[in-house]
Amino acid sequence: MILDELAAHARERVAADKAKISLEDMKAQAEALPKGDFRFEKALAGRDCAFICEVKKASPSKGVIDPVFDFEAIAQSYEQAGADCVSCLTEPKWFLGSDEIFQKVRGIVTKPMIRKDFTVDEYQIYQAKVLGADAVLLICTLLDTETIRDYIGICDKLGISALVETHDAQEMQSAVRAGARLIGVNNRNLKDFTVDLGNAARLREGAPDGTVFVAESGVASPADAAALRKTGADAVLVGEYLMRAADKKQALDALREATK
Ligand SMILES: O=P(O)(O)OC[C@@H](O)[C@@H](O)c1c[nH]c2ccccc12
Repeated sequence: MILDELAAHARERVAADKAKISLEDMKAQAEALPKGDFRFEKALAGRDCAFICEVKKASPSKGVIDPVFDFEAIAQSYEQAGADCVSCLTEPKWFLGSDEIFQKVRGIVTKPMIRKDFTVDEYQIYQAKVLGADAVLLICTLLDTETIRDYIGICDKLGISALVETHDAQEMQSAVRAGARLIGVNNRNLKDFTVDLGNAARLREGAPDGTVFVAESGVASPADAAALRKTGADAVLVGEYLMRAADKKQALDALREATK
């Protein structure tokens, strides 16, 4: 299963990174930085539907999405288009991301950024903070409730947000029990890549009042964004659709308009 491979490879990457900079040193570097102000989650909680725009070259389900991948130009256009937040993949093998790409995008974008990777070790949270991230992704399929709670605690200390990603009712319960404030529902099943926009709608009621609810993946039109908003999404995370749009501002404007 691809998710197991992604997690296994993430563990290998962490081991290699730790050999260069130890956990203690990475933690010390992260903790020496000014504490964040949780601006990622703040940017998503408002009256209007918020948009998290993703910088993603490739994915395991789609292969290479943007062969040119001028990520600096993409970052600039997301910024100019008025993205509420920006997501940047750092997973190298299947998504063709990197920490270097993240840092370059970070240098361009003023909006809150999430480092999108497969978090399997607290090391990656400190690393994300050092890279300038405002948020990390915690995927429930990969982490038990206790671990999610611990990792949210680390994020809280650093002042960054944890987007806790769920895919079914059991994972939603786990996210809630772990104390997640920012809960995502992935409409794509990471086990077989099938997309079902109804997934966010079905799990919506499992997320308590006061949490910020993010519908993730599979938005292929303004109508899709409108449907997700109608079922109670506070924010929508969009990757491929914007990556393929020649005019990203026009595309984001159309998505936004549809959710009003
Ligand atoms: O390109 P899409 O279908 O708009 O999806 C974006 C985002 O939700 C997707 O990239 C994603 C959701 N959860 C993830 C976990 C890991 C990697 C990637 C993801």
